[in-house]
Amino acid sequence: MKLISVIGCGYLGAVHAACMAELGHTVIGLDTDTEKIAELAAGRAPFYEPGLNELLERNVAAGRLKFTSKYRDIADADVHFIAVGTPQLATGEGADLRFVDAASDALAAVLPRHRKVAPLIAGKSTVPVGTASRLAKLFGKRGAVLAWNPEFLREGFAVKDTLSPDRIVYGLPEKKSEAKLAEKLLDEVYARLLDEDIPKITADYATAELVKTSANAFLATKISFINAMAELCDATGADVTTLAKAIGHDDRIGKKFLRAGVGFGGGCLPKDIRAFIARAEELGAGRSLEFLRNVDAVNSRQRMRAVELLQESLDRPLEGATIAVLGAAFKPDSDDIRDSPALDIAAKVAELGATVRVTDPQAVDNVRRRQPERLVVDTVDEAIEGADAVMVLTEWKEYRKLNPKRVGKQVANKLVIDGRNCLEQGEWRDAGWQYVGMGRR
Ligand SMILES: NC(=O)C1=CN([C@@H]2O[C@H](COP(=O)(O)OP(=O)(O)OC[C@H]3O[C@@H](n4cnc5c(N)ncnc54)[C@H](O)[C@@H]3O)[C@@H](O)[C@H]2O)C=CC1
Ligand SMILES: O=C(O)[C@H]1O[C@H](OP(=O)(O)OP(=O)(O)OC[C@H]2O[C@@H](n3ccc(=O)[nH]c3=O)[C@H](O)[C@@H]2O)[C@H](O)[C@@H](O)[C@@H]1O
Repeated sequence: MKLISVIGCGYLGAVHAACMAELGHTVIGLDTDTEKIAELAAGRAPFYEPGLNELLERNVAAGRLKFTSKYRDIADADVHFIAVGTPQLATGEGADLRFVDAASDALAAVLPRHRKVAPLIAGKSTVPVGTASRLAKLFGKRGAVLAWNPEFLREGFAVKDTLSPDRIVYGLPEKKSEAKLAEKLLDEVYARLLDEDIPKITADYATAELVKTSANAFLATKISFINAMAELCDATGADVTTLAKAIGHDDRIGKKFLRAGVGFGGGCLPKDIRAFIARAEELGAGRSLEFLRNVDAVNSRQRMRAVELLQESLDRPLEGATIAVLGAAFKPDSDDIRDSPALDIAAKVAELGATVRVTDPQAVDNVRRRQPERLVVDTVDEAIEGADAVMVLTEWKEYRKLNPKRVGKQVANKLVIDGRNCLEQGEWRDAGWQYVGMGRR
């Protein structure tokens, strides 16, 4: 059992803190957002993530999990995880490392100078390659050792992915004695997972940082590939869902991450590929990632295509029409609306003069807070009543299971744009709907 701190308790850090406590460690989560800390300290998740509330409740009650906003409260931890945000720079390219730097400085200032065993700092945030070796110098001056331990969890499956990851990656320092200490401490932190034969990969800092960004770049590429195929399917009358199924049977291609639709969003894939391109350019290797610009462009185009499909299919101008948008989160089982394709599309349709009613099972509060200009309603019924078209833009289970006959009675015009190819098109057509998928003409 180790004393662990987790700095930054957002979508990643709060889950990591709760899961480390669940593994039996004593954990202190730290965040500068005092409202978030108050919620977490009361054993409640400040955002929607399946399974997180139970973990928080149990471990806070057991006294294994505490939260604070004061850096001095975490000074004595054996291992400090850094999980603060690395958003896109306001200029649009490159990662903003402001929070990583502020957290590192604040932590370095409270680290005890003469500790029997050097404390370990383990970076979890997604950072441009080269960041770890820069921060190692800062922490080295305080007698601490740095490792980079990138995270691969998915929102919506964050607890499961943390307690049962596909692999654990350690980016270790060059100096042998430091690498040995870092590996030993991380092995103690993850002992229960390693006992279950979760693969562990040790590497240098740069490789560990690149493993993370290249994994996200690969996933983004897969999605844009299938979306490019969907465009071709639309141009030829072919069906992209059958195509994805057929190519996915080849193990070398695989079935996952081939769902065509309005594309990827969220707080990670879009900003991570842009930061990756920017970093490669800084390193004089921009040519190697030129293709990622196309991945990004194909992805942005999907959002516009959804709007065009709506315009082409609607037998009236968008100006003055009422459009129901089902889904606001960037993916189901999350309330995260960062760079959400659904909200981007809703904004474009509203710009074209339609009244757009947006709903979501979990994200409406976030939309009201962050996009007060959006017209948000709490239920599907309120969204679709008298609508000229329904757009399904996040594939929540409750939307996939909608009864087309029932909702058909509530709308003014039976047109559905299935931006996630998640509806049974036959059922909708049989119920008299004009069904428009993406790559499923
Ligand atoms: N959300 C996800 O599914 C995953 C995120 N990541 C990476 O993890 C990092 C964090 O991402 P999220 O949790 O999604 O972001 P987030 O925005 O939800 O959380 C970041 C947290 O850091 C806090 N913070 C900012 N400055 C701080 C400081 N100086 N000291 C203490 N706390 C501070 C913020 O208040 C916020 O609560 C990013 O680098 C992201 O790319 C990696 C894998 C998965
Ligand atoms: O670095 C991160 O933060 C994380 O980013 C993604 O996780 P996440 O953003 O939570 O969600 P995904 O399941 O990857 O979905 C991302 C977006 O792609 C879209 N998507 C996904 C799969 C697919 O086939 N098609 C598709 O359009 C989703 O709707 C969503 O908008 C990665 O999957 C994680 O491994 C990684 O840790």
